[in-house]
Amino acid sequence: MIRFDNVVKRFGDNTVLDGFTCRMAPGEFVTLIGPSGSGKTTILRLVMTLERVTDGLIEIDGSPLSHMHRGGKLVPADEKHLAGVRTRIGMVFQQFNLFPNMTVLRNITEAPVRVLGLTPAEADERARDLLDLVGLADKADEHPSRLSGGQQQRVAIARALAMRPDVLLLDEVTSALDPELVAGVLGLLGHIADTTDITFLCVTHEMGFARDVSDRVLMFDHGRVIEDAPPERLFTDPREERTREFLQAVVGRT
Ligand SMILES: Nc1ncnc2c1ncn2[C@@H]1O[C@H](COP(=O)(O)OP(=O)(O)OP(=O)(O)O)[C@@H](O)[C@H]1O
Repeated sequence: MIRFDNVVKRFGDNTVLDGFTCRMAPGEFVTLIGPSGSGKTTILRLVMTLERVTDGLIEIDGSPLSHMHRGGKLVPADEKHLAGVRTRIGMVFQQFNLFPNMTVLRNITEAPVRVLGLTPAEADERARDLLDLVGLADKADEHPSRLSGGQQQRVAIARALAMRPDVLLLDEVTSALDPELVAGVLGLLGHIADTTDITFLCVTHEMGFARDVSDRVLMFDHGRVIEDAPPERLFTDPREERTREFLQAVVGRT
């Protein structure tokens, strides 16, 4: 369970998030939509602890992300605490960010060995199972540059899953892909979402994907959630004029 409690984020006098409150259950797939600059990526960066909240609290399973308990008080978290928190959160980016000098297999085993302390044999077994899942069992010994964008993104997904995260953040995961590769990556993510207890938090401009895969869609505008609804409702019967305008601009529907 992720809990956002009245989260405020300011950069200087720019209030990017203005009191974001939300609970996301295990296994839930939540997609954030909204105009450019409305604060969606900032939420992912806060969960990833790359940014700190200005005010409010984010918790995963009752443990605060950017703060920790010390001497009966809640104080800002130190690097050690943040490093522990980050092991529970996976992220897949627009740019795949694979290590170019490592094989596909090593890309996937590196963090489980280094961070979780798995033996190389355990990590290899986990990685090979994941390569099966993402349809790249035959690419284990290749280097990323030999793979297509879609294949690289599948490796990035396998690498994130290898850490067995509680939360998986997806930031425009198909933006850098050729159009014919998009459906395969999105289909894979939909399958993983359906078959695991991971909480997905997704920022996308792919409204078709948001509609097919999400349990909930949150519409952001100026740092606030103006609608929070299942996709079948939000995309067909938006309650807010601003949502209607946004969807018309993005997909020409409603
Ligand atoms: N590190 C930063 N320093 C200053 N301002 C920032 C920083 N990061 C984000 N912002 C500002 O926060 C606002 C929200 O940015 P954010 O990236 O969260 O929007 P977004 O909804 O994800 O937009 P997009 O759809 O274009 O990715 C923008 O005005 C942006 O300029």
